[in-house]
Amino acid sequence: MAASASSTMLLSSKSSRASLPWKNQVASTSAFGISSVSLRHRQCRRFVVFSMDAKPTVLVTEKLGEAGLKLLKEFANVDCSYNLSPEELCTKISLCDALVVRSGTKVSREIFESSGGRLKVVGRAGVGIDNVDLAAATEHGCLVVNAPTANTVAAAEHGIALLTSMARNVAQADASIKAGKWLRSKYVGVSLVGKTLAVMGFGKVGSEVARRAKGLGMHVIAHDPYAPADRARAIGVQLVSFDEALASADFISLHMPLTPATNKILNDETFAKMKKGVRIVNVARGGVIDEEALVRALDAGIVAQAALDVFTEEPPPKDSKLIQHENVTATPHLGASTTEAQEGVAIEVAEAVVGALKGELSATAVNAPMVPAEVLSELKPYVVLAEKLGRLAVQLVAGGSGVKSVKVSYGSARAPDDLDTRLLRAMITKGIIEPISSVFINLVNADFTAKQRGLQISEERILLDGSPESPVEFMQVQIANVESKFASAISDSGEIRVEGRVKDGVPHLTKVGSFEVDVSLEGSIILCSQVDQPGMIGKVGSVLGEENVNVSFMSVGRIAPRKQAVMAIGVDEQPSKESLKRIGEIPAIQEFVYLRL
Ligand SMILES: NC(=O)c1ccc[n+]([C@@H]2O[C@H](COP(=O)([O-])OP(=O)(O)OC[C@H]3O[C@@H](n4cnc5c(N)ncnc54)[C@H](O)[C@@H]3O)[C@@H](O)[C@H]2O)c1
Ligand SMILES: O=C(O)[C@H](O)COP(=O)(O)O
Repeated sequence: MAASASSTMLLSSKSSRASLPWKNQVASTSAFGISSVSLRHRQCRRFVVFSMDAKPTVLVTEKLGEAGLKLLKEFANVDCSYNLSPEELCTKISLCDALVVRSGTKVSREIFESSGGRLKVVGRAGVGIDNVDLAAATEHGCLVVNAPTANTVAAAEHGIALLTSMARNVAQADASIKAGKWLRSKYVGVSLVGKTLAVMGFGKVGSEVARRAKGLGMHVIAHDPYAPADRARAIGVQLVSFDEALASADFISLHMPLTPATNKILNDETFAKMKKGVRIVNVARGGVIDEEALVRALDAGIVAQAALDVFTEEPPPKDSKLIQHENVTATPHLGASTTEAQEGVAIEVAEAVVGALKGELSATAVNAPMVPAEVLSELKPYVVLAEKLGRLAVQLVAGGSGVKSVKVSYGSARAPDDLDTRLLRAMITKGIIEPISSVFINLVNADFTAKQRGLQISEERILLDGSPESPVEFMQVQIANVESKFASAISDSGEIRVEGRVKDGVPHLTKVGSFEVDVSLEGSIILCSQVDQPGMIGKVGSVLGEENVNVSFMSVGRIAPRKQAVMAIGVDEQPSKESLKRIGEIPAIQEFVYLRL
């Protein structure tokens, strides 16, 4: 069922950016199983295929810049519904192909479950994806894309704004003057020049903050276990250990993501390691600070001041001791809120969402491999070959065998680190699993689904001599420990084996078991095994001809003249059961199998 349904898919006729130009191939699939003109939704083994002019639906749950909305509207029906309750969102989501959010929408597991498989892309108009349940997204084959670069400068500028305004009590002094007071001695500040700033998390925002702080004459150190030292050196920043950063900083600015490792990384214990009178800026995520411990540290004078843009709970409770603390400056998660950044993230996320809906791979995918456009373009026919080999191999397995172990071999003259096989492996997995289950497989959930089904896919590189011009000379899919409904597909070493190559851009089946054949992987294939003798091609051909089934390719592979042979016949139309039965009844034919691509 899955095989035939996928062959009804039409592919994108447009390609842009990181587009996979795998267009106009009716019997093929896009990386995300969806296209600009035809979307397939799998729900309990049912498919809805939109008509040519049907548009996908994109739900936007938080304010998005106009330019991004415009891009979305050119391609999709856009439903801007703000302030939805979780229940309302769960109800709406089953009618949506994509969801665009900022940090204010919790994209929980329930949302993916409620979508019934229709939701294919979540676009986060910003960096942090801690409000999206990534594991649930991946399990449901839903791509998550973000806008990782467009608000970097805005966040860094806000960090610097908080740093400088905190040091000079700008917010407190402003409030007091508006209250009719003139408190010049109360609001004496501290200078920044010559002070040590520890940037915790030396990524995009952290390094921009560091650059700016150096311009203010600060001595900048950074802690980031994953940042390359040469990048830090290039900005004139020294990478130090976590404890060293805490011990030597006059100011600490937080710029790491919220992860299990960074959750409450600033707590009673770590505050105790800081210089007395340290000042803290947080434009990362509220959860990286234990907020109750921060209140204690402020009360104890360990932390002289804190400037916070983000909170564990947003919005924070009105009576929050932290927000009300006189030494705290707070802003309502405004780091990314500049006109420029909002237009930027809106465009960045809209392009990624539209691209993904068209079946393109995204350069900002969070839960799928990011494959550069040139690589995608080169791999295009191999991706098709990979899926078809997987599809053929699994159809050769005899019922009840249970596929558990698949080995994929890539024969290539390319250096091992010059061939990215993640996409090929995902498509082989798709080819193997889809014909035998109701699961919709794409690049996002291929590895997860294989693991969940106990399907072990191992890969092997066979280094070939010769020109590394094409990425893969041949690809082999072997399924071990199973019986085959077509015994000739079993190789000398006992596995079902199919091998293919790309010839002039077209995927070909070139080996079945130990038999060399050559048939283009289009339409469907009939494999017959017989004793090599004259007239066999004619006999099968005439059965098919009588039914007006067009033969696209025919090829015979044999071990030796007049010995065992395998005939591979490509057909454009599906032969009737009656014709297949007649082929099976041709006396010399020992076994045959009809395989859908
Ligand atoms: N307030 C806002 O509106 C706003 C705007 C943009 C970004 N942010 C937040 O700022 C943070 C940084 O964003 P970015 O774009 O720079 O991300 P990024 O991925 O470029 O940088 C994050 C850095 O943190 C480092 N890191 C990870 N674990 C760490 C740890 N345990 N200790 C120290 N460093 C660690 C990573 O190696 C990486 O270099 C994110 O939490 C993001 O959500 C907030
Ligand atoms: O992670 C981010 O990009 C920032 O926190 C911005 O979040 P926002 O889009 O909700 O302003």
